[in-house]
Amino acid sequence: MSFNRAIPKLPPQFRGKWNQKTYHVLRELGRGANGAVYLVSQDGVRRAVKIGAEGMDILMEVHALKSVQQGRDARVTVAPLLCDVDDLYIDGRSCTFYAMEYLDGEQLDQFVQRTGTDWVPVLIIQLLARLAVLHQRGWVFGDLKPENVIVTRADSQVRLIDFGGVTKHGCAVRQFTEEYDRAAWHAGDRRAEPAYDLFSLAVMTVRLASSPEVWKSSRTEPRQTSLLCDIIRNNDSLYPFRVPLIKAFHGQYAGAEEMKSDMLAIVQGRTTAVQQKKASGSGSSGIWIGGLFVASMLLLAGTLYYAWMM
Ligand SMILES: Nc1ncnc2c1ncn2[C@@H]1O[C@H](COP(=O)(O)OP(=O)(O)OP(=O)(O)O)[C@@H](O)[C@H]1O
Repeated sequence: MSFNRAIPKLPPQFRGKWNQKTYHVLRELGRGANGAVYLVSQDGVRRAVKIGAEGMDILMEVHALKSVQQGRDARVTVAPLLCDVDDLYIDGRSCTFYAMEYLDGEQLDQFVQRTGTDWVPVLIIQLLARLAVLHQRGWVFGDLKPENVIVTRADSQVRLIDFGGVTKHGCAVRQFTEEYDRAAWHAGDRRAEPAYDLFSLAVMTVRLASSPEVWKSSRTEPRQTSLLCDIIRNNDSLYPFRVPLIKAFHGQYAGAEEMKSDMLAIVQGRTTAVQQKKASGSGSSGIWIGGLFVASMLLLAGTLYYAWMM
């Protein structure tokens, strides 16, 4: 991580020093502590370019992005596809950047706000499939939060963005956000291991399915997972998933696959129950059934495919 060097500003047009690809900057997409991401056009194709204060941090992200795009489960698109890695000169200084696939979509929390909380379990199961690939490659995501997940507009599939916090198993997590950090919740340390990500994922699930008022009430100090358990107990959409969520809070999952199977079994069980109710003509909560039906269709179309193929 870098604290002193400023993040370079991309010129309106530039060409990579080694690969000679020309980029036209369209606009800045976002800027954080370690880097800035721009929407660019390269040969008429939209891409996202990331540039950081430290070339080494950028190369570490590239390394992790490359590793999740290789291997037998490369069909699970964990992250934006990497398109180019190069250097450019800005004010006489050589800066490293990478270009990736531009993901046209919405941040995870915005998607849930717009479409409703019925989608949360489906999206979480999709995320677990992505985390399983990352973990298999020896990485932990670290800074898992809704802002680092995009739901694509075309097919409503989740992708992880911002690999700045990605850390090798066993090291100290490089980047985290207190709200989702296991240590801040006094539920463990910051050692990079799959259970660290699963903890963040469980907190994120509670956050996504709760109203802003209820979520605020969990912010009392000291942070304790019993506060999250209280929210789950009082929330009809979270309650059916209490067992996997609480197991994740307590670090009882060895890996993302295991948690995914538990979540999937609950979604499938609920879908079957709803169908049986419908068939017997006793179904009453139309909105919930409609939402769950659409969500389960998506699950069948996307996630189950991956679940069976992996
Ligand atoms: N591949 C992409 N496609 C579309 N938008 C993207 C892509 N990558 C990043 N963004 C957008 O750019 C913003 C900044 O990205 P990112 O979080 O990677 O930057 P950052 O500078 O590393 O932030 P931080 O310092 O918080 O880690 C994101 O919030 C997202 O909206």
